[in-house]
Amino acid sequence: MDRFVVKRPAEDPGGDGKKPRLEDEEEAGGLSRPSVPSQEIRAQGLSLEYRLLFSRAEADAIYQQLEKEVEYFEGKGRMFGKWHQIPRKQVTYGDPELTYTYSGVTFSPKPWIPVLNHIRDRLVLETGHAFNFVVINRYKDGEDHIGEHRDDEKELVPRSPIASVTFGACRDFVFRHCDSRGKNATRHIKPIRLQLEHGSLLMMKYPTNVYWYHSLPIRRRVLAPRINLTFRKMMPVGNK
Ligand SMILES: O=C(O)CCC(=O)C(=O)O
Ligand SMILES: [Fe+2]
Repeated sequence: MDRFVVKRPAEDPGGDGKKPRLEDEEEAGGLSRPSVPSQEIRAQGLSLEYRLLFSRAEADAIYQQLEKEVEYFEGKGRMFGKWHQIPRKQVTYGDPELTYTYSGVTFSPKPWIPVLNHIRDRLVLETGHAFNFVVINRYKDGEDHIGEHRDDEKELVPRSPIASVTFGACRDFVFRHCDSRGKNATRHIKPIRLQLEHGSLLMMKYPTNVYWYHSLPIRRRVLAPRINLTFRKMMPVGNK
């Protein structure tokens, strides 16, 4: 089984070979992230790009801010009955004109807040892609998880990439080809396992979501929380 373990590389912001101290990063306003090389991951119908997007100090600060400011769907009432049962907390933020259908329920995202705009701005800068919607999942520990699925909602802009940004606990993330799932598998294609680190970005590019399912499996040894944000490009209502 392939396993991609990506280690945080040594930082070298000035290119002088000296490792920065945390205080130096803070003095620079926490924006001293050097350009970190990205790792391309390719397989049949799969195209991913993994890299560290934020320095440790920046990622720590963003994690704290997310914990303070993000309000997850509560699961109260009939409308969010579905959300209540999922093994994690979840919420969506995005541009006001957008709607999103999940388990047959259509709803509007919450309006953008500064910490999310901060991440979104960095994504534009680093990837050139402007995202108008984000799904946030909070996994309180290794018991919380997300089952195998594809992000194939009809509202997504066709062929647009999804940017997955992670903070907190490092967890395994698994991709499985649609022809190699379960008892009815028609082909043997190895699953692809990644470890998504604190402050990392995983770009899931077309046509990954056509052919590959992804999941965040249970990992009972993980005790710390993890927050993942999948930034997406959605089509405005009426433009479908
Ligand atoms: O938590 C993750 O890394 C992935 C979340 C996800 O796949 C989703 O929200 O569709
Ligand atoms: Fe997903």
